[in-house]
Amino acid sequence: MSYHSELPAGTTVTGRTRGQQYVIQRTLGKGTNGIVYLVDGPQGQPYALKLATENHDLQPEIKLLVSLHKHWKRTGRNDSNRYLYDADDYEDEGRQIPFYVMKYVKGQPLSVYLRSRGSDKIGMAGLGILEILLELHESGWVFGDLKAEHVIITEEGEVELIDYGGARQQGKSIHQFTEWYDRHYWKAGTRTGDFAYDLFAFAVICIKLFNEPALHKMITTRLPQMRSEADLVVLIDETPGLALYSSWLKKAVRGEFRNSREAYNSWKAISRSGLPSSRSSSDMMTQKLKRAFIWSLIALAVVLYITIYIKG
Ligand SMILES: Nc1ncnc2c1ncn2[C@@H]1O[C@H](COP(=O)(O)OP(=O)(O)OP(=O)(O)O)[C@@H](O)[C@H]1O
Repeated sequence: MSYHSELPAGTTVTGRTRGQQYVIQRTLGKGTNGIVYLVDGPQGQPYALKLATENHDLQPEIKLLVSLHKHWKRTGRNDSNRYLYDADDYEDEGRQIPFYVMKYVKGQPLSVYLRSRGSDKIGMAGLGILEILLELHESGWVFGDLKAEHVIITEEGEVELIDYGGARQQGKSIHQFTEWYDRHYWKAGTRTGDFAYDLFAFAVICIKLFNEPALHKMITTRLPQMRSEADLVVLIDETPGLALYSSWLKKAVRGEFRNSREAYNSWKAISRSGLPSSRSSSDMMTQKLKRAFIWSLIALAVVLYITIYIKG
């Protein structure tokens, strides 16, 4: 087998050190450093297995997933296998090819889901994404390579992220990113991993889902040195489908949230009430002022009436 060619269905991948066996069902997709297969695990359960391709080192990704897995286990989570179930080498024609095995996420990419179920489902989907991010951030991690293609909606309607290979501990430099979603690319901040890095990428996901042509045009026509977060703010304002979340999205691209919990709660409030957070409070203020104005007019009318007709 050439390192580049896909393994055919039915191939058994046996781990050199641990001896676990996985039978390949089909290819799920190709990434920059490996091919991801749907496999049957030791007890016949489905898993996703990523096998390195030639000249690509999967070890840093595996190392990272091992530490994320350990961290998750220490915190007593029973779904720590979602990142990593096994990691080993596959021996083929005298070569040792690294692979790792993770939870198989079955479902639709977010873009397909919104097309079929309606764009207003972004409220629910966004909340699911922000909940996963909140959990990661509160345990000191950053997802890193957050993009639309990494968001899957399962058949049960749950949100899952795939490709934790870009995750970093907070404060470490992001090493795997996709330009459009990268804060530094937009000159909106550094590439140092913090919660705001992921929130920025989430905002770009929303813009891309609702106005990809305009985002694409902005990227291809703007000189790199002229690029800025203000461009994204313009796109948010120009996209009617994002009106409800516009104030939230602007805060995310400007890095104005104090933490992920604030961002999560704010998104939740908007999606549940159907009112933009800033507008709902300013609307309430306007209503109160209107009411106060009307009552003072009535009071004035009463005073004038008494003065002119009763006393006079
Ligand atoms: N756990 C999983 N469950 C189901 N499908 C998966 C899973 N992980 C990856 N895939 C599929 O395999 C494809 C390749 O995944 P991979 O993470 O290697 O690369 P990528 O994120 O698409 O690209 P890159 O590595 O360049 O960022 C994904 O686009 C997805 O379709």
